[in-house]
Amino acid sequence: MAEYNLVSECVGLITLRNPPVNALSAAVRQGIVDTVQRALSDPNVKSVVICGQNGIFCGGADIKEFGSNMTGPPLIPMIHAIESANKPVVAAIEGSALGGGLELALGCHYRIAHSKARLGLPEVTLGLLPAAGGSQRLPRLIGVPAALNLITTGRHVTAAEALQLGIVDQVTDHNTVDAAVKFALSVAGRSLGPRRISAHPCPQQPDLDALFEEVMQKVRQSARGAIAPIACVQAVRAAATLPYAQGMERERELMATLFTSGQARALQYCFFAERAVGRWRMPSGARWDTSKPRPLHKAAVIGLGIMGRGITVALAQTGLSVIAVETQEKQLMEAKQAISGMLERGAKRRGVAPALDRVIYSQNIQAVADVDLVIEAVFEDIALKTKVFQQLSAVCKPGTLLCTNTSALDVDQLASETPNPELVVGMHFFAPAHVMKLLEVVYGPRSSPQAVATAMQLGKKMGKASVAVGNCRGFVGNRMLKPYIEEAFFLLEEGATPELVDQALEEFGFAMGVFRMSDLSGLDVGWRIRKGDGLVEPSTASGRSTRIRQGRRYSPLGDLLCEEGRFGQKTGRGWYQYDKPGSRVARSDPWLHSFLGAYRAQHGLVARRIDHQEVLERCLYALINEGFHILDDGIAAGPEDIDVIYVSGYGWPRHRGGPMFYANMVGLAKVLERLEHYQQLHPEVPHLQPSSLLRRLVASGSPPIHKWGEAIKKLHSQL
Ligand SMILES: CC/C=C\CC(=O)SCCNC(=O)CCNC(=O)[C@H](O)C(C)(C)COP(=O)(O)OP(=O)(O)OC[C@H]1O[C@@H](n2cnc3c(N)ncnc32)[C@H](O)[C@@H]1OP(=O)(O)O
Repeated sequence: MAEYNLVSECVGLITLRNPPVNALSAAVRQGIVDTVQRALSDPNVKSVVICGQNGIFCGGADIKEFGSNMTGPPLIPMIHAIESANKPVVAAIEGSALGGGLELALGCHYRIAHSKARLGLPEVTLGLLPAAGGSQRLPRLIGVPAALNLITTGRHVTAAEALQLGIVDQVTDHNTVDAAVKFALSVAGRSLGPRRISAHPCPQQPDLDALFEEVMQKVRQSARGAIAPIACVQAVRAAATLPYAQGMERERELMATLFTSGQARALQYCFFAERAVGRWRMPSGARWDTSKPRPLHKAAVIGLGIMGRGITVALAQTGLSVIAVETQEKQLMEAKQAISGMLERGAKRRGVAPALDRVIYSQNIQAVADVDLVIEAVFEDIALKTKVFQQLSAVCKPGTLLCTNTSALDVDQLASETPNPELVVGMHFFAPAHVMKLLEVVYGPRSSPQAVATAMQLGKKMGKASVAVGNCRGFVGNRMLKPYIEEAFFLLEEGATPELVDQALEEFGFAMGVFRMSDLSGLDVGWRIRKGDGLVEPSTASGRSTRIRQGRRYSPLGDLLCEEGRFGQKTGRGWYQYDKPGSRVARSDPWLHSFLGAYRAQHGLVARRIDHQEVLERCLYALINEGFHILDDGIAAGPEDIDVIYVSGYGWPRHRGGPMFYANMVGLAKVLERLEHYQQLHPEVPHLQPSSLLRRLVASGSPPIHKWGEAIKKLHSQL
């Protein structure tokens, strides 16, 4: 796990070997302890170089070990032994030096990095802090403000930035290990005192208290209830104010609280879930590892509204040539200007040249004849989309993949309108499409594994969390959102206010409560869908019967707001009021409160006191219950798929792991009991009726989330 070689006659070369990222497992730590000892006790060895195999230094502690009893030598004494060595130790950093990997490098006396390397302390993203001395050494090396930034955000820096900050001593474009060995030879015999970071005082910082107060305030605001970023600030404060040994003690105490926290478990679950969704599988048995994606060189986007523009930018930024088609001349000109602006801003941010010439604009659909993949992004109307698909089938070369960007329409129906339904998949982007991290890749029963593999690979290249899901109304994300929003409406009827519901959800950790979110996305979107479903009726009717539609409880509150022209932020009025149309600061609206009072009076409803607990249970458990239906229907392959969708695209707090992980944490029996309780109170609300999968999981002893897959399979096979 750590290989030892003598090179250049007097340099001990230690190579970490633990693919794929040389994580510091117990065996690797043991290997480092043994090989360092060997190098230090060999009189022929004048200096030591530590590197990692396969072009990666070290991806940090082995996260998989965190859930079990840790064995093997602990990291802290191992790093101390390196720092206090009487021979220079040089870290040769290729690929990544992250978390414990960077902490190991900080224990070395010198650090040489390849120009393409990335360094960082991302522990905060796993609900932890850099507790192998990182929170104490980094501020001593680069100063408190820069260390606070890196440790509280967990961001990775380039080798160039690491050099500028003083984290590394040299950057090379050539072979890093050769450069490090040469360097190690050049520093052999030099005094090592000044190179031991733990012995440095923290660089002086004027107004330390004010700085920490300001940072703590910012961190609390952005953490949305996450505890690790706060502990990170406290640990760096210890580095700035205490001697090293006491700072280490504080680091240990803070880590002890984080390490066993539910938040750390949730965040580490998210880390693995994001990787697990890449290993997609379809009910047909097709899988990621047996389905080869088609090579893509040229793509097209049809329809350059808001979504089409974002998709064009996302495609161009992956390096593809894009034909962007819009039949309306004025719209095309506006889109060209908007897309160029987005590409220029994106390129400036990333320090690269804008890919303007990768996009060719056309008013003519014939221009897409030789592309490999088309993403249709026209208005959400099945007749229009069907027409476009028929045109595309006639125009495109054989084998072109036809993708529809839709949030709700039936992908199978569209596929059935084409001569080659196996080439059709849905790609549900989220606005703005070049920014939002989530992509639902929707397959139908006839989508070919190759079409799914190609869309999934394209999503990955676009930097998106891509999740393959089956075709159904709303797919996964919006299907689960429906009961969540409906429960929020019912709570308003029963006595809650938008402010109360949103506050409960935001305190839970959502980026935005349901009503602020609806105002942002536009109330007319849901109104149009409900009209299409025949649910919207004239507003004059009153009484209970008007609130039962299609055999179930229905709240017309959203429709009534739309009838008043209150579509949310864009009209300056919705569930809240705004200073002007398009403004973003939501303010409580007295009109809305009188409107709710009048509505309750009209329908004979008596407002009662509703607390945060009820808001959370009704909204979240209704959403989770739909998640169980989705798993039972085979629309999502596993709970990780649902959780990645909710964390990446719906503002679910990452430190709560996603809705299905949250249900697992709360306890499936408790979720079932509360759903049964609310269902008894509201028998006319079908989405409160516990899913049969939830019941079966509880009956089979509530297995932990990583065992649900087995349980679902077993339960299905017993049917
Ligand atoms: C006392 C505590 C001391 C220290 C605390 C820590 O060090 S916590 C760990 C801190 N490190 C990180 O957070 C880094 C996590 N890894 C990454 O960011 C990326 O994996 C990395 C290293 C940039 C490589 O990215 P790439 O896209 O090339 O690969 P991918 O992410 O798909 O990972 C490949 C497989 O490796 C597994 N893996 C990655 N890092 C770790 C790790 N630290 N421990 C265990 N396993 C790790 C990852 O899960 C992938 O495997 P898979 O089977 O596909 O899930």
